[in-house]
Amino acid sequence: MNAAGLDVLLKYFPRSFVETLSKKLGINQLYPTQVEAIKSGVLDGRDIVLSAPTASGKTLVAELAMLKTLIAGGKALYMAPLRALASEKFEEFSSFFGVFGYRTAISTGDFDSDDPWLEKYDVIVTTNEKADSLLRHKARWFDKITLLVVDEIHLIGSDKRGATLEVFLTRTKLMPRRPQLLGLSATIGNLEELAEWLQAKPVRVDWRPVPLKEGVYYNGEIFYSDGSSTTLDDHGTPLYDLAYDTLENEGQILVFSPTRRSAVSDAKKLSAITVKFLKPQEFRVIREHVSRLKSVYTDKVTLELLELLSKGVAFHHAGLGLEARSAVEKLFREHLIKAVIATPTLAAGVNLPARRVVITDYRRFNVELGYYEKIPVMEYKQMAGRAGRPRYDKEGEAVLIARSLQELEFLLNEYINARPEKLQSQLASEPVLRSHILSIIATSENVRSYSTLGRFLTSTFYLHQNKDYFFVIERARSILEKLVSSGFLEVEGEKLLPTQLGVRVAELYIDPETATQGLNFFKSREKASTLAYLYMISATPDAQTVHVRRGDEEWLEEKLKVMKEELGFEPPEDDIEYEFFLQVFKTALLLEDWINEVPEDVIVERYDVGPGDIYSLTLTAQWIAFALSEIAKLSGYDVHAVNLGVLSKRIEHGVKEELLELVSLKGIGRVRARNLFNFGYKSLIDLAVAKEEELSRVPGIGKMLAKSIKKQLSSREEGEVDEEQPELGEPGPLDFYLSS
Ligand SMILES: Nc1ncnc2c1ncn2[C@@H]1O[C@H](COP(=O)(O)OP(=O)(O)OP(=O)(O)O)[C@@H](O)[C@H]1O
Repeated sequence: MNAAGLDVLLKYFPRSFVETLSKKLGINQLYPTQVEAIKSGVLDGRDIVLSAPTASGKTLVAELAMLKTLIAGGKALYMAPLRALASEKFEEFSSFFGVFGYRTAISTGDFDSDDPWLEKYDVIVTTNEKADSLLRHKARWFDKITLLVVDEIHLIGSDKRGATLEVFLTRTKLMPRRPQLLGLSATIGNLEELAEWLQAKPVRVDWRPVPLKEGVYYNGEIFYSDGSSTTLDDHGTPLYDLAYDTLENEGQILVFSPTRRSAVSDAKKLSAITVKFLKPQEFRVIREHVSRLKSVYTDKVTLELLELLSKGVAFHHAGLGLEARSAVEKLFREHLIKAVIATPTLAAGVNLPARRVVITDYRRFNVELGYYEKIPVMEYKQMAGRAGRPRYDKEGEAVLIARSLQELEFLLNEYINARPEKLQSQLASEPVLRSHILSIIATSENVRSYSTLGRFLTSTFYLHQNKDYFFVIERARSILEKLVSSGFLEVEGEKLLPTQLGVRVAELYIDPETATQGLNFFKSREKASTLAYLYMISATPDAQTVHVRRGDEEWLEEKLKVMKEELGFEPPEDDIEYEFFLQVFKTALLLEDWINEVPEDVIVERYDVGPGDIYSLTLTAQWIAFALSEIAKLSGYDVHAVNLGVLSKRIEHGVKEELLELVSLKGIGRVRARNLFNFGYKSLIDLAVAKEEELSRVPGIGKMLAKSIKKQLSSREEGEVDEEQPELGEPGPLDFYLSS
């Protein structure tokens, strides 16, 4: 396959646009991926699922298709699986479409809003969950979408989040005026099957801008898939051999390690090598980043990272805070650090190419199940696909490490020469189906009877793949019964009608079971302690919990003795239930520390988590607290509604109630708010009457922030509303499957 000139675009775009592509955006020819997609009709309005390797130019296909739809007066929605990816694309699209005079927006936050402000934008970037929630909220502008781009469409096979995408796609498939669909994906085994379900054309492209060589390291040699091999110098361990070989040739190495612990220990080991390759000027730039990060983080996880960064290496996992993670990515992209050791979650998220990718273990630890499992071929291919930086490397190389001859054979056959697995629908599990059945009935007027629900289910990928209609209908029937008995639905003959509660649960984007547990809690007590609320929140199926490690049990049981009454929940007799109980209890204690302003580094130490975990835990808990406060309000439990409302805000900001007013200001977090409070500025009024200069003297405030505080207060006084792009937050509920 060859690249082609831009002439083909003249059929679809004005000459001035094509010239702009070349002059302003540096696109002078089309990659084979783009040529194939255009040949297949992506610019003629055809629905397409495009499967092509990483960095093969899929994004430009999407941009051209979006540009085409915008010129015709339409609107495009671009869905990405993660917030980090959505914001990366938002940056990219803002400049691309800005050149042509179109406006791009991003919406990934608040799951309880239809974001009417999006109406004014031409390109809207969201996460899959946010798009689903916008559909549930019946966002008015949704009808105006003429092109839907679904990035990483293979996520439909993900056990935790695939069903949301599947239901979303089924809903759009059934829309009377269905938008054009462009699905983008890495290599998938059953592309044809997926495309057939979507009534789209499958387009498979194998071309890569940088050729990829795959091999297995065994006993000092790399054995490649084409039968060739190469011998490496011996430096003591497989990882050392591979790292030396890469760094000596001025390359960078990206290592995938199965657990956080192993990633940190591999990074420490590699630091002995990377430090030798670090140039003084590189060290100086790294040091600037390190000292900036030191002012943000003081916890032991980040401090360990900062020490390694100064030696030219980093680990990367979901326990790191957002700023620390982006610093690692930036330093690696800019060639300053030589090696990154990541947990496999990185493969699904950030785009961080390197000359050589090493996968140290084909197994991965499943935290929920407590044992190692084989990683899927598809995941291996995604990690391997990160090898080779366009424009920098002539060739990329992915290497698996074998510990025996047998393993060498195994890895060559089962990974390198194997085809990725088929994507499987994840819709049929009960918790998944229960949320989605409620949401479909509650938020779409066309599915309000047994027969229309049956028709909807028939249109899903699950039934397209499995054809066992009766199994799904039976399961749906039992779910419907439960939804009726829990008060979310009513049945009138053939009709299925959502109750007000059912509609609200669907809008709030929580599992109906979470709402039921909340309602049972409200019914059983008139008031509750903060710890009891936190326990109740952490025990819901939507919550994220921390793990109880060896050694935790003892101190947790000690705490329990003292706090039993305050907790108000009895420890269960059953061993497995007891394990879950301790996990929830530990999470509730962490959240309580958080809202009592215990410093982040102490929480990290006490609960053996990273700053990234604290963010994701608190974000989910905050959402559940908010949702349950809404449910309480609707059901007449006013005291609980108020308490949970306040609690939700406290969890969001990690503060005692007395600081809530102060943290409502931009730039004022838990630490600065406490400083202001201690200096006597306890409310917005105190701040309004204070002199800017006085404020600037409060620790952590300074001149800039003092000015900003004053500005915010005066614009509030004038009643200005900030309706433009809300600030980007951390991962939303349901984004957490990625935490490793
Ligand atoms: N026709 C082209 N001419 C020059 N550069 C291009 C062209 N198409 C894409 N690129 C560049 O190639 C790089 C990789 O492209 P892109 O990010 O679109 O790949 P992708 O297939 O979307 O990757 P991923 O699977 O990671 O999402 C980008 O830097 C992009 O700007």
